[in-house]
Amino acid sequence: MTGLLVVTAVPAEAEAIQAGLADATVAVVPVGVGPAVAGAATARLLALAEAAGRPYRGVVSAGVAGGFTDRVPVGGTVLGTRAVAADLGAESPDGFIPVDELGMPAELLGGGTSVAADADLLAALRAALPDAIVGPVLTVNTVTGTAASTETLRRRHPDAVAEAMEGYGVAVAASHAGLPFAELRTISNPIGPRDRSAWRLREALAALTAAAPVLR
Ligand SMILES: O=C(O)c1cccc(C(=O)CC[C@H]2O[C@@H](n3cnc4c(=O)[nH]cnc43)[C@H](O)[C@@H]2O)c1
Repeated sequence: MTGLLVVTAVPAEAEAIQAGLADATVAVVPVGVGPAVAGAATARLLALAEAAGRPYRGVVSAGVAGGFTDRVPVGGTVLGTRAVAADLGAESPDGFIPVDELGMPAELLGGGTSVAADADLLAALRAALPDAIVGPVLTVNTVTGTAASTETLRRRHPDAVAEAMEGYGVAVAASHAGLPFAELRTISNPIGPRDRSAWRLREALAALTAAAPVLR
């Protein structure tokens, strides 16, 4: 049995985590942006490790994220209770319909539109990061960039704390491999009208480095 697999979207996030790691058995791999590419790449890493007789013991989707700033400040740290596929479904004149309400056979939907974090892995991360904000993390294909879409998301997911672009895909890969999943994010920007000058990447990457020792 090897250690945890930690996957990030981009190399800068992986390097920030690597800089703070305390456990040499943890593998940190940048797998790309978005749920499809991150999910496919994670599934391949898990299958290769299993085939080599060195399966991982769990998977963490980690990196920076947009935060609902009434819940978590920029620079803050978030632990996901579940990864929610927030834009997987259909639009209608009456609003968004999640894919699991479209009448498709349940067996075609995997875990549905969200995958829960593993209770034991989440509990261990919470114990080691007592100041982290804990709640659902949305997975989106498009970064939210208007006040209207921010409000729509808030209405549909009133308990969500953050949004990022990989968690649900990584969670599905972990679930297919029968492995525990968790999501660790630090907040680089507020969710809202797009303003790249408001992104605080350096602060969020430093927070990732500070949180990294909990990954063991
Ligand atoms: O340009 C850089 O140096 C750099 C360093 C670290 C990370 C990046 C990214 O572009 C990260 C992309 C990644 O971040 C997540 N993210 C961050 N904010 C949001 C958001 O408001 N909504 C959705 N996703 C967000 C996401 O997981 C991206 O894959 C650049």
